[in-house]
Amino acid sequence: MLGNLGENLTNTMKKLVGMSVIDKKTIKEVVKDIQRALIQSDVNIKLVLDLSKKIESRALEEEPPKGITPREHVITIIYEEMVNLLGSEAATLEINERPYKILFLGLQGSGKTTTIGKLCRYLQKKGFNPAVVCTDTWRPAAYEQLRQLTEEMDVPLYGDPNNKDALDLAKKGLQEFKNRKVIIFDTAGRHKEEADLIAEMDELDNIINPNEAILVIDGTIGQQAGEQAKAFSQATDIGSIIITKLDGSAKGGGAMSAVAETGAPIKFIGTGERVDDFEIFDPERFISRLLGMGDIKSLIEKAEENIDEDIAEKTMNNMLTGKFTLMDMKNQFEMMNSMGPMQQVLNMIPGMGNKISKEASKMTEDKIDSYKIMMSSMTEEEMLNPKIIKQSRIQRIARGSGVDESDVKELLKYYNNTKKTMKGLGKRSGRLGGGAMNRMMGQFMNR
Ligand SMILES: Nc1nc2c(ncn2[C@@H]2O[C@H](COP(=O)(O)OP(=O)(O)OP(=O)(O)O)[C@@H](O)[C@H]2O)c(=O)[nH]1
Repeated sequence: MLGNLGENLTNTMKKLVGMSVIDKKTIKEVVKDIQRALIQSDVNIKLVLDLSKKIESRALEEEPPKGITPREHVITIIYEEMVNLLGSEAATLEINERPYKILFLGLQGSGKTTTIGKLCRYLQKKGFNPAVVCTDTWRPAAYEQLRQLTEEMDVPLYGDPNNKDALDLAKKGLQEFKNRKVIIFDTAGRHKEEADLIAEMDELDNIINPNEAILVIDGTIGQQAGEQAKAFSQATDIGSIIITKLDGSAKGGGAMSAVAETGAPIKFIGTGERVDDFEIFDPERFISRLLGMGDIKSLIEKAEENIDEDIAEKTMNNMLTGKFTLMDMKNQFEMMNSMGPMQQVLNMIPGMGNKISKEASKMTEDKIDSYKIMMSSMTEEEMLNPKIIKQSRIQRIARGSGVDESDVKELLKYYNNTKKTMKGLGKRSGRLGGGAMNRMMGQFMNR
């Protein structure tokens, strides 16, 4: 897809993931790589410079939200800005009238006929049975090409290779298929004069009164696609675009960004010669794929998940100053749920030593769940002041949560060990100085 643009961008992202530090120098390096890849793909230089400036300034100035690491943050920024380059929102084809009339336009060789076949297949899968009308009287083989294509797919076709009057064909086709849900009109891509072609399109437009006009643009023409899209979108406000031949063409990135810049909605893309090589165009999904980051959306969701910052910070402070309660531990477990296994999180903290690691290694997700159940059988007073939990309370908690007393004792032991280690860590970190402490906390919280 898009020649080696995808490969270059994916490699850049891999490089970013592998970098040991994320600082000004590394961010600049990544931005340079992205620039190079986009320029090679014929993306307009001004767009590339704007994009790099935005990525760079956001990456250097914005604080990563809680819950994501600085590295993930840079990845998210690159993703968001790249999506913006392509127009962010996915534009969809909405069949909201019957018959829904679609006028297909495009220069000769743009892939118009092939794309009509692809759209028919797409609509069939959606349960709309489209019909096609051939008004291309200019290219003798056009009707025959459509006939073969539609026959294979069981799509009704109206056309007459002996009739040279496009307007008459459109009228008759309209009559023939007036009860259909969707009618697609294929038009000529060439004429003696460009002016003649435009005049014919105008007249066809009057007769058909389409619900939507779709311009098919060959993606291999790169940035030039912008001019076509601009002229088209100025002529009609019901226009949308399909960009074809994005498989293998290095210039496709240029075509897509140039079209997006005009504001004309790109609804589908063609990615090969076969009838199924056709996709709804969704900038978010497209960019995720281009960057080789399948789960970028979940990464962003993770950043948006509202890990309550106040609770997180209070818990951390309590941990480090020895005020750590069972309530804090419960909060910590809740937070860790969204951060991955406990040991992994604890291993991130420098100087944790073997003691806690040994404890932590015994902590499985199941164990955390059972601890949470036991803690839910405790009173608030017990949670905030665990010292008061003596034998009779242990019995009650065990009964209430359906576990053995030894399990409750194990939980308390775990709590006491964690508290002790955390307190020691807090003292040591005092000597490390504020900066190191903050970094460590950042690492811990943002893991
Ligand atoms: N690789 C690739 N080839 C495509 C794609 N779409 C169309 N083509 C090829 O492009 C060529 C032109 O496609 P047509 O559908 O005949 O083009 P057209 O715009 O209808 O041409 P006219 O009928 O002459 O106006 C054919 O060889 C198609 O197979 C695509 O997405 N990828």
